[in-house]
Amino acid sequence: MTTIDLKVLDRRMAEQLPAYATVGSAGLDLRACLDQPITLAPGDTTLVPTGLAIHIGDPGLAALILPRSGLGHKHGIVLGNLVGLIDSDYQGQLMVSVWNRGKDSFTLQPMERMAQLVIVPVVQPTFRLVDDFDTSARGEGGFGSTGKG
Ligand SMILES: O=c1ccn([C@H]2C[C@H](O)[C@@H](COP(=O)(O)OP(=O)(O)OP(=O)(O)O)O2)c(=O)[nH]1
Ligand SMILES: [Mg+2]
Repeated sequence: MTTIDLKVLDRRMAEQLPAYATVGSAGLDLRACLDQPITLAPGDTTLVPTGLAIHIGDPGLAALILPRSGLGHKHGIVLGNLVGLIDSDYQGQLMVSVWNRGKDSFTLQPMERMAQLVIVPVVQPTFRLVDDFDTSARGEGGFGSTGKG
């Protein structure tokens, strides 16, 4: 079992600690730690605190902040940085850049679940400098080199 240190920075979050919704959930929902609702006009981005900090501590792990599919698909509420990457040595508050990429205004309510956090394994390789790579099936082909459809 993996254990990660969690600090509650705003005591309102103590009653709503992140938890896996189901046994198979990969993500933990992050709530908007706000005093009042924020209305985002189409195209607006705002940085929203979560009231929480984690210290992952292990360089073999990181956390990703990802959009929630319902908010993203139905309301256009995604992330201003597309994906948030939380380094294992970061100890500050988890912040969510909320972007309204939709066509309508959206009001984010205090304590609303706005994004999700996924803990993932990370590899920090050493890089070996070479002049030529071993041959591979793909070589330098990319960007549609295998055809469309
Ligand atoms: O959505 C995010 C993305 C990042 N962070 C925090 C944790 C992360 O470890 C730190 C730095 O993030 P990143 O390296 O992506 O940002 P940067 O612009 O490169 O800043 P820095 O120079 O501090 O690394 O900011 C968040 O709280 N939310
Ligand atoms: Mg950085």
